[in-house]
Amino acid sequence: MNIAQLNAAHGIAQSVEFIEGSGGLTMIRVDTPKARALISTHAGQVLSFQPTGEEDLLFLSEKAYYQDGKAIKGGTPICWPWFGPDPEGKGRPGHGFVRNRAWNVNNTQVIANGAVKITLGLSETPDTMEIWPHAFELTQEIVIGDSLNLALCTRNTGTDLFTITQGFHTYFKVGDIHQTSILGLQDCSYIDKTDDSAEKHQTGEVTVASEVDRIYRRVSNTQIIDDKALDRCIQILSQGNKTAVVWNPWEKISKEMADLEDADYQRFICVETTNAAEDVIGIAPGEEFRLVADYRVMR
Ligand SMILES: O=P(O)(O)OC[C@H]1O[C@H](O)[C@H](O)[C@@H](O)[C@@H]1O
Repeated sequence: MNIAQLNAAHGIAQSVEFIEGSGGLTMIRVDTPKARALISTHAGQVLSFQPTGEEDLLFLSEKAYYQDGKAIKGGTPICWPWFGPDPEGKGRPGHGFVRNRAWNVNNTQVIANGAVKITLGLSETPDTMEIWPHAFELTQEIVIGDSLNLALCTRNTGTDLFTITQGFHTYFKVGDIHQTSILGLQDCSYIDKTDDSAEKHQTGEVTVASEVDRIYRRVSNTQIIDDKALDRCIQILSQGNKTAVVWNPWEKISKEMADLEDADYQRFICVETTNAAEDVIGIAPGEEFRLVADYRVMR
C-alpha cells in the first residue's frame, strides 16, 4: 500500500499519520496526550518515543541507514529468529532477518486513556523460507502512552517445532555514558563477549568505561538506567525473557561503524530484553510465544 492508501485504511485523525520518512521509507507518526512517537514500517522499529516535556527515550544515529536490506542504527531494532551471529554458522545475517525488511501494518487503534496501539506483522515468504525454512506469524504490538510498550508474538503456523532466540535491541539515549549506570543486574552471572565469552559475576550496578558486550543470565523483570546527566531514570519492565544484553561499543568500534558518529558511544546504552545464549525458546505447531518490554521515565 502507498502512503495515501495506508492513511485511508489505518490513519486516525490527530493520532496516527503515515508519512514518507528518511530514505523514502514509510513511517508512522503517532501523537497521544502523553507522548509522541515515530515508527518505521521498514524493520518494524520505533525510532522515537518522546513523552510530553521529556527528552526522547531513544537514541537514533544521525548516520543511520534507511535502506531496504539494512538495519537502522537506533531506536528499537528487532532481533529475530536469532539473536547475535547465525546460530548454524551458515553466514546468514547477524540478529536475523526482520530488522532489515518491510513489515505489514495490521491495525491501528486508540485504546484506554488516549494511548495508541499499532500492530505490525510479518509472515513467511519464499525469500524468508530460503533463509529460515519455517512458516510463522510474527506480530508486534506497539503501545504509545505513559510508557512505550512492545510485545513481540511468534506463532508457529507450520507443522514442526522450531526454536528461536530474539531480542529488543533498544538504544536508550543518555546524557553522558560516563554518568550512567544500570541497576537491577547485580548478583547475576554474565557472558563477557569482550573477553572470549568468559563467565563473570556482576557485583553492584553496571557502569561503562570501555566496550561492554554482555549477556546477563537469570535476570529479574526490572532494570533501571540511571542517567545523571539528563537527571532521569528509565525503567525497563519485561516478560518472557531470562536474559538481558548490555552493549556499548565504546570509542574504537564507534569510530569503525560507518553508521555511528565517532562520539556516539557517549550518547547511548543498549539494554536489551532478550532470549539469548541458553535462553532458547521452542515453539510447537499452533503455539505462540510472547516477549514484552515496557519503557518509561521515572523521576
Ligand atoms: O551492529 P549490530 O549488528 O547491530 O550489533 C550490535 C551489537 O548487538 C548486540 O548487542 C551484540 O551483543 C553485540 O555483539 C553487537 O555488536
